[in-house]
Amino acid sequence: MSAQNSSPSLSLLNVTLDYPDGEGTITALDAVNMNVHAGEIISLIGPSGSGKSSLLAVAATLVKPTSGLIFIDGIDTQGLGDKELTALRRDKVGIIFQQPNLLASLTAAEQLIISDHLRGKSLRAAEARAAELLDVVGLADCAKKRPHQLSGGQRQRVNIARALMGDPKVLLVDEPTAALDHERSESIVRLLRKVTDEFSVATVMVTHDTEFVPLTDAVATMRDGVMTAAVPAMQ
Ligand SMILES: Nc1ncnc2c1ncn2[C@@H]1O[C@H](COP(=O)(O)OP(=O)(O)OP(=O)(O)O)[C@@H](O)[C@H]1O
Repeated sequence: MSAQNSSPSLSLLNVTLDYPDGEGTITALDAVNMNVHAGEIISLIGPSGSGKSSLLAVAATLVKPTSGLIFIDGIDTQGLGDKELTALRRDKVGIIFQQPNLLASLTAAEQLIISDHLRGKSLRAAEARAAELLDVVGLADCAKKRPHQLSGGQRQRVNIARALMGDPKVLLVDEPTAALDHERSESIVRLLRKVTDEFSVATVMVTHDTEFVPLTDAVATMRDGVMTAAVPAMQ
């Protein structure tokens, strides 16, 4: 089944986000519409201050939009309270920031296991899932290494594996290659492509590396809070 035949895993309908700014407001998102389907990865580009991070924040339900609707896996998030939103994020959304933010004292496997354990899964199930995901991201040999024993690219791979632990429907990725050299950047975007396909997740990746856009399905551009429709990336 092609991704577009299913209903979107992430949907933003007419989403506007205003921030207070002195006497007035700044419109960080201006009537943004976006649909991302399972197995689809969309690049989000645009100049600094154009609203990319704001879009990820509202899509992650970390920031409430001023108006408009956000659906995650078909669930209308508008009427949900804080507790329900926390549960929705935990169960449906994976977030990957530029900096991996790994815990210095934990091994790669433990970084993953602790996140699943916090979800109430059994230790044994968490260990099995962690081993599976470390293998998927090419780090089966590094399960016992701590962050300082890993390269920047390897740390970002742990970060990606950790975001997948809860089997999310939506993956929101903010500048995953900002701290990496060219070769490692490309391998990280290829990995995001792979896990998007393999786990049927709907992925939005903010990036300044337009070079890697062809590895994704479509590219949307932000400018002054306005999004151009996502157009297919050149293959
Ligand atoms: N918490 C906030 N309070 C007030 N204004 C904000 C806040 N966060 C963002 N803005 C403003 O909203 C607009 C969009 O910012 P945003 O960070 O979403 O852009 P961006 O495209 O992610 O930029 P960058 O590439 O530099 O991260 C900017 O004008 C910014 O100054």
